[in-house]
Amino acid sequence: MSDPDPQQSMEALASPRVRAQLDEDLSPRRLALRRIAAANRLLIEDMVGTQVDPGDLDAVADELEALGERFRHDRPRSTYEGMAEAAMAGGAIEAFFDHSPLIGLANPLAPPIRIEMGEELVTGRVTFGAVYEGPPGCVHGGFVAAAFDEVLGTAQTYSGAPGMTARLKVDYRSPTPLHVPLVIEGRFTRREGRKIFTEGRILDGDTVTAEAEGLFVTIDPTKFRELAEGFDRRIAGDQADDA
Ligand SMILES: CCCCCCCC/C=C\CCCCCCCC(=O)SCCNC(=O)CCNC(=O)[C@H](O)C(C)(C)COP(=O)(O)OP(=O)(O)OC[C@H]1O[C@@H](n2cnc3c(N)ncnc32)[C@H](O)[C@@H]1OP(=O)(O)O
Repeated sequence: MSDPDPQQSMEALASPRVRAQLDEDLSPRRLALRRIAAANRLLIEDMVGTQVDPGDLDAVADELEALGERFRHDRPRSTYEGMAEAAMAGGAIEAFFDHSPLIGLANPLAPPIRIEMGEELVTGRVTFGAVYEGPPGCVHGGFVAAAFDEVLGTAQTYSGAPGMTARLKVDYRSPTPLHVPLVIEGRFTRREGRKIFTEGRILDGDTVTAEAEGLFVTIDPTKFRELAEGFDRRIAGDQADDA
C-alpha cells in the first residue's frame, strides 16, 4: 500500500473555515462587506475608552444613527443568500462562515480568530480587544469558551463525520490577557460511534491560560440545511404576519 499523498490529504482537510479566510475569488459584495465589518470592528474597539470630547459625543451619535439608517431593516433576514442546496454537497459553504461570530471576516463581532489546519493540530490565532473584557485586562470567560467551541469544532472535522457541540468543559488556569496574541490549539482525540472527543488549550506565550474538552455528536449533514430552512421559514412567517 502506498503512503497517502500529503498534498491530497491536506486538500481533504481544507475546511470551509480555512477557505473562508482567503481573499481569493470573492465577489465585490463580499469584499465590500468584509471592509465594512473591519471598519465597524475597529470603530467598536476604539469606542471603548474613547477620548472624544464629551461635548462632541452627541454629534458622533447623530452621525452613527444616520449611517445606521443606510443598513436599517426592521426584521431578521437570512444571511444564506446564494447558498444553494448544492452548498451542502461540498460547494462554496465558506460564505456561511463569513458571518461567524468567531471567525467571520464579514461579522464585526468576530475578533476574528484565524484558523489554520495542520495534519493533526488546529491552530487558532487571535488577539482579543477591549470589547471582550471580563476581569480587568482579561478576556471574559464566556468568550474563552466560545473560542474553544470554534477551534474544537474545527478539530472535530478530522473525525470525518462532524456534528454539533454536545458538551464543552473549560478549565480556566490563569487569566487570559487582552491585547496579546494568543494561540488556541485544538485536537481530535477519538471517536466512539457518533461521539467525537476533542481537547484544546489556550497559550499566552508559554503560559497555558485555559484548557478544554469538547464532545461533539455526529449529525446528518442535512440537519444543518433543516436548521437553515427552519430559520428562513420563521422569518418568512414573521414577514407574512406583518404584511
Ligand atoms: C443553506 C445554509 C447552509 C448552511 C451551511 C452549514 C454548514 C455548516 C457546517 C458547520 C457549521 C458549524 C457551525 C459552528 C458551530 C460550532 C459548534 C456549535 O456551537 S454547535 C451549537 C451548540 N450545540 C447545539 O446547539 C447542540 C444542541 N444539541 C443537540 O442538537 C443534540 O443534543 C445533539 C445533536 C448534540 C445530540 O442529540 P441526538 O439526539 O442526535 O443524539 P443523542 O442520542 O442524544 O446522543 C448521542 C450520544 O451522545 C451522548 N451525549 C449527547 N449529549 C451529551 C452530553 N451533553 N454529554 C455527554 N454525552 C452526551 C449520548 O449519551 C449518546 O451517547 P451513546 O451513543 O448513548 O453512548
